[in-house]
Amino acid sequence: MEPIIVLKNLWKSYSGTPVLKGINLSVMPGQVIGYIGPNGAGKSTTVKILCGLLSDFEGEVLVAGKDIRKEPLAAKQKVGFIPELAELYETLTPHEFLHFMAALYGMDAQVAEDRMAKMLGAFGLAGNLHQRMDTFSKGMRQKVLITSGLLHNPDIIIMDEPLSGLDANSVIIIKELIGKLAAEGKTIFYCSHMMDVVEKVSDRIILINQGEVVADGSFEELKSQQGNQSLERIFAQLTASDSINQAASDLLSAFQ
Ligand SMILES: Nc1ncnc2c1ncn2[C@@H]1O[C@H](COP(=O)(O)OP(=O)(O)OP(=O)(O)O)[C@@H](O)[C@H]1O
Repeated sequence: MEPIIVLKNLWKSYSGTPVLKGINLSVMPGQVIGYIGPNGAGKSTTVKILCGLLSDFEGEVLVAGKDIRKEPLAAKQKVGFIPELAELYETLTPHEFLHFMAALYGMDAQVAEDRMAKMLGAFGLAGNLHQRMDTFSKGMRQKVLITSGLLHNPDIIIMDEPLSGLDANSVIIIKELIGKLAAEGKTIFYCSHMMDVVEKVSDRIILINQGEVVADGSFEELKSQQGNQSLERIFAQLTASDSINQAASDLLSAFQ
Protein backbone atom coordinates (compact mmCIF):
# COMPACT_ATOMS: atom_id res chain seq x y z
CA MET A 1 0.00 0.00 0.00
CA GLU A 2 1.25 3.50 -0.88
CA PRO A 3 1.23 6.32 1.68
CA ILE A 4 -1.60 8.80 1.13
CA ILE A 5 0.28 11.77 2.59
CA VAL A 6 4.02 12.26 2.20
CA LEU A 7 6.01 15.21 3.52
CA LYS A 8 9.66 15.16 2.46
CA ASN A 9 12.06 17.53 4.16
CA LEU A 10 9.39 20.23 4.48
CA TRP A 11 10.71 23.69 5.31
CA LYS A 12 8.62 26.84 5.56
CA SER A 13 9.74 30.32 6.59
CA TYR A 14 7.82 33.52 7.20
CA SER A 15 9.91 36.63 6.39
CA GLY A 16 13.11 34.60 6.59
CA THR A 17 12.27 32.96 9.93
CA PRO A 18 11.92 29.17 9.61
CA VAL A 19 8.83 27.74 11.33
CA LEU A 20 8.90 24.23 9.78
CA LYS A 21 12.39 22.77 9.84
CA GLY A 22 12.63 19.62 7.76
CA ILE A 23 9.44 17.69 8.57
CA ASN A 24 9.38 14.14 7.19
CA LEU A 25 6.17 12.13 7.39
CA SER A 26 4.50 9.22 5.64
CA VAL A 27 0.86 8.58 6.46
CA MET A 28 -0.87 5.37 5.36
CA PRO A 29 -4.56 5.25 4.29
CA GLY A 30 -6.90 4.63 7.21
CA GLN A 31 -4.57 6.09 9.83
CA VAL A 32 -5.86 8.61 12.36
CA ILE A 33 -3.02 11.01 12.99
CA GLY A 34 -3.12 13.23 16.06
CA TYR A 35 -0.92 16.20 15.16
CA ILE A 36 -0.10 18.08 18.32
CA GLY A 37 2.31 20.72 19.56
CA PRO A 38 2.45 23.92 21.60
CA ASN A 39 1.16 27.29 20.35
CA GLY A 40 3.28 28.42 17.44
CA ALA A 41 4.83 24.97 16.84
CA GLY A 42 3.79 24.98 13.17
CA LYS A 43 0.63 22.82 13.12
CA SER A 44 -1.61 25.24 11.20
CA THR A 45 1.23 26.02 8.81
CA THR A 46 1.55 22.28 8.03
CA VAL A 47 -2.21 22.02 7.55
CA LYS A 48 -2.32 25.04 5.23
CA ILE A 49 0.42 23.46 3.11
CA LEU A 50 -1.42 20.10 3.01
CA CYS A 51 -4.63 21.86 1.91
CA GLY A 52 -2.82 23.76 -0.84
CA LEU A 53 -3.34 27.15 0.82
CA LEU A 54 0.41 27.92 1.05
CA SER A 55 2.76 27.04 -1.77
CA ASP A 56 5.96 28.92 -0.90
CA PHE A 57 7.63 26.07 0.98
CA GLU A 58 10.71 23.96 0.39
CA GLY A 59 10.62 20.18 0.12
CA GLU A 60 8.02 17.89 -1.38
CA VAL A 61 4.38 17.33 -0.40
CA LEU A 62 2.33 14.51 -1.93
CA VAL A 63 -1.38 14.26 -1.20
CA ALA A 64 -3.12 11.15 -2.56
CA GLY A 65 -0.09 10.65 -4.82
CA LYS A 66 -0.35 14.17 -6.27
CA ASP A 67 2.30 16.83 -5.86
CA ILE A 68 0.37 19.61 -4.10
CA ARG A 69 2.25 22.31 -6.05
CA LYS A 70 2.06 20.69 -9.48
CA GLU A 71 -1.48 19.27 -9.30
CA PRO A 72 -3.25 21.31 -6.63
CA LEU A 73 -6.78 20.77 -7.92
CA ALA A 74 -6.43 16.98 -8.18
CA ALA A 75 -4.97 16.88 -4.67
CA LYS A 76 -7.63 19.20 -3.20
CA GLN A 77 -10.44 17.01 -4.60
CA LYS A 78 -9.25 14.27 -2.24
CA VAL A 79 -9.14 16.47 0.85
CA GLY A 80 -11.85 17.71 3.19
CA PHE A 81 -10.79 20.50 5.52
CA ILE A 82 -12.54 21.31 8.78
CA PRO A 83 -11.01 24.47 10.21
CA GLU A 84 -11.47 25.79 13.72
CA LEU A 85 -12.73 29.13 12.55
CA ALA A 86 -13.75 29.95 9.04
CA GLU A 87 -15.46 32.67 7.24
CA LEU A 88 -18.92 31.29 6.68
CA TYR A 89 -21.05 33.30 4.31
CA GLU A 90 -23.32 34.39 7.11
CA THR A 91 -26.09 35.84 5.00
CA LEU A 92 -26.59 32.41 3.43
CA THR A 93 -28.53 29.52 4.88
CA PRO A 94 -26.72 26.16 5.40
CA HIS A 95 -28.70 24.87 2.41
CA GLU A 96 -27.37 27.64 0.15
CA PHE A 97 -23.83 27.48 1.55
CA LEU A 98 -23.54 23.69 1.29
CA HIS A 99 -24.90 23.69 -2.28
CA PHE A 100 -22.32 26.33 -3.15
CA MET A 101 -19.54 24.17 -1.65
CA ALA A 102 -20.90 21.06 -3.41
CA ALA A 103 -20.84 22.90 -6.75
CA LEU A 104 -17.19 23.88 -6.16
CA TYR A 105 -16.40 20.18 -5.78
CA GLY A 106 -18.42 19.33 -8.89
CA MET A 107 -20.91 17.24 -6.92
CA ASP A 108 -24.28 16.13 -8.18
CA ALA A 109 -26.86 18.49 -6.63
CA GLN A 110 -29.26 15.72 -5.57
CA VAL A 111 -26.48 13.73 -3.86
CA ALA A 112 -25.46 16.92 -2.04
CA GLU A 113 -29.08 17.61 -1.07
CA ASP A 114 -29.56 14.12 0.41
CA ARG A 115 -26.21 14.13 2.23
CA MET A 116 -26.62 17.58 3.78
CA ALA A 117 -30.11 16.69 5.00
CA LYS A 118 -28.81 13.50 6.63
CA MET A 119 -25.71 15.09 8.15
CA LEU A 120 -27.42 18.19 9.53
CA GLY A 121 -30.22 15.94 10.78
CA ALA A 122 -27.67 13.86 12.69
CA PHE A 123 -26.41 17.10 14.28
CA GLY A 124 -29.93 18.15 15.26
CA LEU A 125 -30.04 20.96 12.70
CA ALA A 126 -32.71 19.56 10.37
CA GLY A 127 -35.00 22.44 11.28
CA ASN A 128 -32.32 25.07 10.57
CA LEU A 129 -31.49 24.16 6.98
CA HIS A 130 -33.17 27.30 5.61
CA GLN A 131 -32.27 29.72 8.39
CA ARG A 132 -29.65 32.43 7.81
CA MET A 133 -26.37 31.53 9.49
CA ASP A 134 -25.89 34.98 11.04
CA THR A 135 -28.47 33.82 13.59
CA PHE A 136 -26.46 30.66 14.44
CA SER A 137 -24.52 29.95 17.63
CA LYS A 138 -20.79 29.07 17.43
CA GLY A 139 -21.53 25.36 17.77
CA MET A 140 -24.23 25.44 15.07
CA ARG A 141 -21.77 27.12 12.71
CA GLN A 142 -19.14 24.50 13.55
CA LYS A 143 -21.61 21.74 12.64
CA VAL A 144 -22.15 23.37 9.24
CA LEU A 145 -18.37 23.56 8.76
CA ILE A 146 -17.97 19.88 9.61
CA THR A 147 -20.75 19.00 7.16
CA SER A 148 -19.09 21.15 4.52
CA GLY A 149 -15.70 19.43 5.00
CA LEU A 150 -17.19 15.95 4.65
CA LEU A 151 -19.90 16.53 2.03
CA HIS A 152 -17.83 15.46 -1.01
CA ASN A 153 -16.79 12.24 0.77
CA PRO A 154 -13.02 12.96 0.73
CA ASP A 155 -10.38 10.27 1.27
CA ILE A 156 -8.35 12.55 3.52
CA ILE A 157 -9.98 14.60 6.26
CA ILE A 158 -7.94 17.34 7.85
CA MET A 159 -9.35 18.74 11.07
CA ASP A 160 -7.89 21.75 12.89
CA GLU A 161 -9.52 21.89 16.36
CA PRO A 162 -12.85 20.64 14.95
CA LEU A 163 -14.54 20.34 18.34
CA SER A 164 -14.30 24.03 19.11
CA GLY A 165 -17.68 25.26 20.37
CA LEU A 166 -19.40 21.87 20.22
CA ASP A 167 -21.52 20.62 23.11
CA ALA A 168 -20.70 17.35 24.91
CA ASN A 169 -23.08 15.22 22.82
CA SER A 170 -21.72 16.57 19.55
CA VAL A 171 -18.15 15.90 20.74
CA ILE A 172 -19.13 12.27 21.31
CA ILE A 173 -20.69 12.10 17.82
CA ILE A 174 -17.50 13.44 16.22
CA LYS A 175 -15.25 11.11 18.20
CA GLU A 176 -17.39 8.14 17.07
CA LEU A 177 -17.46 9.47 13.52
CA ILE A 178 -13.64 9.67 13.38
CA GLY A 179 -13.42 5.97 14.27
CA LYS A 180 -16.07 5.01 11.71
CA LEU A 181 -14.47 7.08 8.93
CA ALA A 182 -11.09 5.46 9.62
CA ALA A 183 -12.71 2.01 9.57
CA GLU A 184 -13.96 2.86 6.05
CA GLY A 185 -10.37 3.57 5.01
CA LYS A 186 -10.44 7.37 5.33
CA THR A 187 -7.30 9.05 6.59
CA ILE A 188 -7.73 11.60 9.36
CA PHE A 189 -5.20 14.30 10.17
CA TYR A 190 -6.39 15.71 13.46
CA CYS A 191 -4.79 18.82 15.00
CA SER A 192 -5.83 19.61 18.51
CA HIS A 193 -4.82 20.80 21.94
CA MET A 194 -7.39 18.54 23.58
CA MET A 195 -5.04 15.80 24.74
CA ASP A 196 -7.75 13.53 26.14
CA VAL A 197 -9.48 13.41 22.74
CA VAL A 198 -6.21 12.99 20.79
CA GLU A 199 -5.26 10.14 23.12
CA LYS A 200 -8.55 8.36 22.44
CA VAL A 201 -9.10 8.89 18.71
CA SER A 202 -5.57 8.71 17.24
CA ASP A 203 -3.73 5.56 16.31
CA ARG A 204 -0.56 7.57 15.70
CA ILE A 205 0.46 10.74 17.50
CA ILE A 206 2.94 13.19 16.02
CA LEU A 207 4.26 15.84 18.36
CA ILE A 208 5.97 18.85 16.86
CA ASN A 209 7.87 21.53 18.70
CA GLN A 210 9.43 24.61 17.11
CA GLY A 211 8.89 23.20 13.64
CA GLU A 212 10.44 19.78 14.27
CA VAL A 213 8.97 16.33 14.96
CA VAL A 214 9.94 15.42 18.53
CA ALA A 215 7.80 12.29 18.97
CA ASP A 216 6.00 9.95 16.57
CA GLY A 217 4.19 6.75 17.52
CA SER A 218 1.06 5.24 18.98
CA PHE A 219 0.01 6.42 22.44
CA GLU A 220 1.21 3.07 23.82
CA GLU A 221 4.62 3.54 22.16
CA LEU A 222 4.95 7.11 23.48
CA LYS A 223 3.99 5.93 26.95
CA SER A 224 6.58 3.17 26.94
CA GLN A 225 9.26 5.60 25.71
CA GLN A 226 8.36 8.38 28.15
CA GLY A 227 7.53 6.40 31.29
CA ASN A 228 3.86 5.45 31.27
CA GLN A 229 2.40 8.95 31.67
CA SER A 230 -0.70 10.68 30.33
CA LEU A 231 -0.40 12.37 26.94
CA GLU A 232 -0.68 15.73 28.70
CA ARG A 233 2.42 14.90 30.79
CA ILE A 234 4.34 13.52 27.80
CA PHE A 235 3.47 16.72 25.91
CA ALA A 236 4.72 18.90 28.78
CA GLN A 237 7.89 16.84 29.19
CA LEU A 238 8.81 17.10 25.52
CA THR A 239 7.81 20.70 24.85
CA ALA A 240 7.84 22.87 27.99
CA SER A 241 11.02 24.90 28.18
CA ASP A 242 10.27 26.23 31.66
CA SER A 243 8.40 24.80 34.59
CA ILE A 244 4.62 24.91 34.08
CA ASN A 245 4.09 25.63 37.80
CA GLN A 246 6.46 28.56 37.52
CA ALA A 247 4.54 29.93 34.53
CA ALA A 248 1.26 29.81 36.51
CA SER A 249 2.93 31.63 39.45
CA ASP A 250 4.37 34.25 37.09
CA LEU A 251 0.91 34.90 35.63
CA LEU A 252 -0.58 35.28 39.11
CA SER A 253 2.20 37.63 40.19
CA ALA A 254 0.93 40.13 37.60
CA PHE A 255 -2.01 40.84 39.96
CA GLN A 256 0.01 41.21 43.14
N1 LIG B 1 1.22 34.65 8.11
C1 LIG B 1 2.22 34.59 8.98
N2 LIG B 1 3.21 35.52 8.94
C2 LIG B 1 4.25 35.47 9.81
N3 LIG B 1 4.41 34.51 10.75
C3 LIG B 1 3.47 33.57 10.83
C4 LIG B 1 2.33 33.55 9.95
N4 LIG B 1 1.55 32.49 10.27
C5 LIG B 1 2.17 31.86 11.29
N5 LIG B 1 3.32 32.50 11.62
C6 LIG B 1 4.27 32.09 12.66
O1 LIG B 1 4.65 30.75 12.39
C7 LIG B 1 4.78 30.02 13.62
C8 LIG B 1 3.90 28.78 13.53
O2 LIG B 1 2.56 29.20 13.49
P1 LIG B 1 1.35 28.16 13.33
O3 LIG B 1 0.10 28.97 13.21
O4 LIG B 1 1.66 27.19 12.27
O5 LIG B 1 1.42 27.43 14.76
P2 LIG B 1 0.40 26.43 15.46
O6 LIG B 1 1.21 25.25 15.90
O7 LIG B 1 -0.77 26.17 14.59
O8 LIG B 1 -0.03 27.27 16.74
P3 LIG B 1 -1.42 27.34 17.58
O9 LIG B 1 -1.45 26.11 18.43
O10 LIG B 1 -1.22 28.56 18.41
O11 LIG B 1 -2.55 27.45 16.62
C9 LIG B 1 4.42 30.97 14.75
O12 LIG B 1 5.62 31.49 15.26
C10 LIG B 1 3.65 32.07 14.05
O13 LIG B 1 3.85 33.32 14.67
